[in-house]
Amino acid sequence: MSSSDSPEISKLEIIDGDYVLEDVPHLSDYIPDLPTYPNPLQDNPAYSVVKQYFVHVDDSVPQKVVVHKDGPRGIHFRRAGARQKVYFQPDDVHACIVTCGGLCPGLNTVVREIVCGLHHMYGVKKVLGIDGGYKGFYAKNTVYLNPKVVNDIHKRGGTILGTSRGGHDTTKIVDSIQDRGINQVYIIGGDGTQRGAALIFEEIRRRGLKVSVAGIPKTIDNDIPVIDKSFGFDTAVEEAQRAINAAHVEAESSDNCIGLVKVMGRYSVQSKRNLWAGFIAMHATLANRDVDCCLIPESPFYLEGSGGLFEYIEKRLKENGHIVIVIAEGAGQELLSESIQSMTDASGNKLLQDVGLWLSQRIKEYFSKQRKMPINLKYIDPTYMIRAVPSNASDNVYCTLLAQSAVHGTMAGYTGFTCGLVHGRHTYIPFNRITEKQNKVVITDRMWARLLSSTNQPSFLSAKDIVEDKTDAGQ
Ligand SMILES: Nc1ncnc2c1ncn2[C@@H]1O[C@H](COP(=O)(O)OP(=O)(O)O)[C@@H](O)[C@H]1O
Ligand SMILES: O=P(O)(O)OC[C@H]1O[C@](O)(COP(=O)(O)O)[C@@H](O)[C@@H]1O
Ligand SMILES: [Mg+2]
Repeated sequence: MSSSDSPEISKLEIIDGDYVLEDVPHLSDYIPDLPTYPNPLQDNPAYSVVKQYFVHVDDSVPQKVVVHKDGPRGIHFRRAGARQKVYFQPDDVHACIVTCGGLCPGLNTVVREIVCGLHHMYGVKKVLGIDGGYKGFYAKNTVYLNPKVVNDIHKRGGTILGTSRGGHDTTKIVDSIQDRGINQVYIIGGDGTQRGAALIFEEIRRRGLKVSVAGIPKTIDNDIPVIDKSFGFDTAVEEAQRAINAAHVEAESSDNCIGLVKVMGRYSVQSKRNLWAGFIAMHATLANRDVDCCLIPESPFYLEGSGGLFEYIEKRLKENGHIVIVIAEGAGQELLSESIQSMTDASGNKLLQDVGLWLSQRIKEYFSKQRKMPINLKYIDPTYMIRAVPSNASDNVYCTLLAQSAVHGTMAGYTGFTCGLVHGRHTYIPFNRITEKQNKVVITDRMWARLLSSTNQPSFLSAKDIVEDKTDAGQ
């Protein structure tokens, strides 16, 4: 067990001396003699024809699929899905859903599918929407949700429930859950939100309440570890193409033109070391092929001198007449002035300076003053446009399966878990696994090498950086 946040949340169980099941908590762990009921899905015409619809209680999914010969089989997570026995009767369920943190394509789809999953699969009628994030539990209104209310919300960006940063007060939130008689809590949000969810679960367990807490991980930055990728990420990468294409059209159409696009991707201030997430920039670049240079927080770069960015820009302008650069918002922050770096948002996330504007200015100054070379620079900042769109088809399917996993998990009495896709299989993962680390691009991995070979950009790395990053990746 490696979490410092909530060390008691996950249970490690050695199976046959062979692999380790990192299990999630269950209501029956702290409430004895809970009654169980047959899963109502067995009488549902849509599911009763499906052989083996119910997941065997012992099924698990390995965290690593590539293993060395004779190496350990490592950690497994509990497989998500409907169980034969449930711990709630439909009429007794009073569920609530909250969305927290920044926007991400697919939030509405997850909300819709939790409501419809509870209603259509389990016959649950009472589902409450919490308005405006965590603080909505104690400071805002609530709204009852049913399949009619949520019918077409997946076609809209944002979240119909509203969202916020800050405002997590565990006692007030759990008081509100208890006072309202809520017994299933669905919490959709990123790393900060899942930390908050872990605290809510701990307090619920301390009070001995029969309340299941399920997290659905949301992060447009794809910075949540363990899971294959987060919902909305595909949509964000796709939407970024429109900005990159526009930058390319502009760059191609004028002499010595630089198209610069900034996309989201920042680091977490919560982690002990500052880790970074340049996934959108990396995938958008790999998908596009018109990008000549991709700058991400994980790979430090420098501007002047041999092997620097300015030299590369000049080379591309001379060879090609134009260059397209994609930069993640968290990149190069160490090069910017320190003035704003100590400021944080309401959730404690570090506020970043606009690296796109800064880089634009530095490039213009360099070419006009030092090189006396006329250039054109078109800067496009599509960040909020990428975040505010509705999810695409594949994200909609992903959101649906995540929501259904969460519903099956809570009905089966699991609690204190996050749903996540691990090697294409849906799983239940203990909160601390999701919050203890941040996912980042590992620049000594094959994916970054693929990017470098597709853009032909300099790596900006010294031998020392490579050794340091290898150490990082192994931890
Ligand atoms: N360490 C923490 N403990 C408890 N709540 C937290 C923690 N970090 C963030 N939160 C709460 O989670 C919510 C969302 O966090 P934020 O960092 O803004 O977004 P995200 O969940 O997308 O990372 C906020 O209401 C914030 O107060
Ligand atoms: O301006 P806001 O709303 O604070 O959002 C900006 C941040 O939100 C994000 O899109 C997502 O962050 P979270 O996943 O922590 O909510 C970051 O990429 C970005 O830095
Ligand atoms: Mg976050």
